[in-house]
Amino acid sequence: MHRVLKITDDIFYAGVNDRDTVLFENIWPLTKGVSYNSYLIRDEKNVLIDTVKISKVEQFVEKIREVLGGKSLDYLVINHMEPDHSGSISSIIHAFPGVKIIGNKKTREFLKALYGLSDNFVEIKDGEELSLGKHKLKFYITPMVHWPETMMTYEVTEKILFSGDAFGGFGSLDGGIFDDEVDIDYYENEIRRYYSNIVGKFGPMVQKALKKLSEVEIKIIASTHGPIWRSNPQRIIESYDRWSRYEVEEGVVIAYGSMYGNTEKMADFIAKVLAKEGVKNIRVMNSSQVHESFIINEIWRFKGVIFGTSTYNNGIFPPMENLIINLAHKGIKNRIFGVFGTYGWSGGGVKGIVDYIQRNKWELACEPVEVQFSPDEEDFERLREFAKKFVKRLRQI
Ligand SMILES: Cc1cc2nc3c(=O)[nH]c(=O)nc-3n(C[C@H](O)[C@H](O)[C@H](O)COP(=O)(O)O)c2cc1C
Repeated sequence: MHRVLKITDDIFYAGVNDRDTVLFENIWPLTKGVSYNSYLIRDEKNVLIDTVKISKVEQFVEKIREVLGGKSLDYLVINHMEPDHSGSISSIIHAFPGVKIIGNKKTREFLKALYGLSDNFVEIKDGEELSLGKHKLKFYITPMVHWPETMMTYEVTEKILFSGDAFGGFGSLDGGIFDDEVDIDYYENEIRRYYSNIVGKFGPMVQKALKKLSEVEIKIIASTHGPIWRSNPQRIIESYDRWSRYEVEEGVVIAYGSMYGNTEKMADFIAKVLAKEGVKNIRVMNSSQVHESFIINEIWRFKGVIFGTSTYNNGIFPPMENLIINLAHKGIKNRIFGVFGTYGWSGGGVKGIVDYIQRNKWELACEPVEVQFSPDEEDFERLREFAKKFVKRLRQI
């Protein structure tokens, strides 16, 4: 076999890389591609777990044929119906006629509504098992991680968890597919970007799923995106646990929007004072340049969030407003917030952000600082006090 990698003796990686798509879900920038992972178990009954985005179906089917070597495909397990994993189901049915489709009640509904497919469907219940010969699968239904039909499939004999999108992230797999073969810090950062932007809203449901899985011994985690965790699966389970409990580290994200640099000056000054006060992790991020998903990723990590905006048409500078709206959608908790900004005549930018903070019941750590057009010496002194008060509160909680 030239193109297919083994996970264990009878379990194969049949996934593909996508380095063509610019925006995942047409929103999230893919700076280094993404992988759509699929797995094949060869036994008395051959099983495929999840498929790939339709644009990569040709090489996907070639890989499956290579592993099966003319044998039949008996089952296709669908852990998640999002089209980057379900898009090739029709092609698989066409290539391997008679294949039985395994999913839960919701999967059945979605399969019919998305693709008009209903034949050969086997509906499983939570905790149900399926023997393949040497291997045995057990299904865990994990709703809203991050769609209603999401489930995970546990291979009992070799203790492998096929986790769907959970524990997955951006980044193509360039050669190595295992956590011990790749730059895992890079991937973990991209897994947090994926988590915070796509799954993060469903923290309580992730906690439920983790509780359900705590009874299971997991040797390998095989997600639908990113590296396979075989040397240290506990690392990503612990990260998921922390992220879904909205746990934070000391650090401050200063996200700002500035047309002509005045608000930016204020952001840089605040950062300087924070550093003087001993804050090590400071991220100053320009909301016009940096996609919100990268800013939200950093906010997911750190305790302090400071928003800066110029006033634009009586309100918040639009890229900043977009960031704040999206952050609010994620149900972020356990942070403290600060606000600063500029205006020319009647203002509205700073007030607009304060309104969002109040509406979301986020904690405002100190009084906002607002400046007409450009900060002068007195304004910088106000900003110094602002930053010091912010750090004081940061260290209290
Ligand atoms: C296109 C545009 C629209 C603006 N709209 C308002 C406004 O509605 N109300 C206001 O008080 N100031 C308004 N201003 C003034 C800016 O808020 C002010 O110039 C500020 O210093 C800009 O900060 P910056 O250099 O960080 O972009 C506007 C400025 C521009 C360029």
